Amino acid sequence: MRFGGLAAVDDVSFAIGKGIITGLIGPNGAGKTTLFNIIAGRLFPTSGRVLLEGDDITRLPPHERSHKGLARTFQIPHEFGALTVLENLMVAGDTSRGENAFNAVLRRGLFLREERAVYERARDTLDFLELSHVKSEKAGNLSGGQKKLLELGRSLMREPRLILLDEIGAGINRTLLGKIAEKIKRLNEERGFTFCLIEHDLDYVSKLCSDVIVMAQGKVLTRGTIDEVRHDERVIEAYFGGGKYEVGT
Ligand SMILES: Nc1ncnc2c1ncn2[C@@H]1O[C@H](COP(=O)(O)OP(=O)(O)OP(=O)(O)O)[C@@H](O)[C@H]1O
Repeated sequence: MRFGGLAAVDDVSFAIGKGIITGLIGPNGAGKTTLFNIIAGRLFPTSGRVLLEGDDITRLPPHERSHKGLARTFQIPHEFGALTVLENLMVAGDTSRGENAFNAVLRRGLFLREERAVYERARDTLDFLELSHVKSEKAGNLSGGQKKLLELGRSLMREPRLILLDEIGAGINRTLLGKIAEKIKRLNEERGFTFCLIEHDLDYVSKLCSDVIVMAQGKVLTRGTIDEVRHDERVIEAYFGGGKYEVGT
């Protein structure tokens, strides 16, 4: 992916393992978010391909990728602030109307029979995420951490095949951070969801990820378990310019 003269993602090639949690780490400006944007369809790469279970999705717009089972969360949550928490999940779960789901839910009311299934899935998701007590709150009134949980919930509503989490733990307190980690782990272990997450907190990565990809200056530097990559000289060099540090300690 080139931006003018800058190769923001350069000759990167990897597969994300099905049914596991992969971490994507690297110093600021490494190209992680650009790569997520390419996978999710916000950016079309200058060259190269993106495959989802063998299907070439490189030129599909984001909503068509979402229909194919790709979900993503954003660093800054994208909830509909004026809708309730429950309505936010229902909009995310409405697969029939694509981008018009937002208007459709508002116009037609929430409790039509054909939306029963979406409603029940939304309720189950709220239970699982322990957000049921705020289901009728306007999403804009939630705390930062609750918004992150809602963002995770919205990504789950279409039973995705791959969920991209962009710094889901950033800017929230340790207690809620632990809770979100526990939910992600359970979704993976008990329900087989596949995740790829960008995260700066390497303790968080070590708790969640069995596979870690390290990027620096647009390239993949190395890949392995968190213990392997943490002690890799090239990774220490990329993070600290060769100082006597261990990454994440
Ligand atoms: N739309 C854009 N136009 C021009 N340059 C861009 C654009 N988006 C990203 N870049 C540049 O591409 C490089 C990679 O940025 P990117 O945001 O992908 O890194 P990152 O690893 O996600 O960093 P961080 O951890 O700080 O979020 C940076 O040099 C950035 O300035």
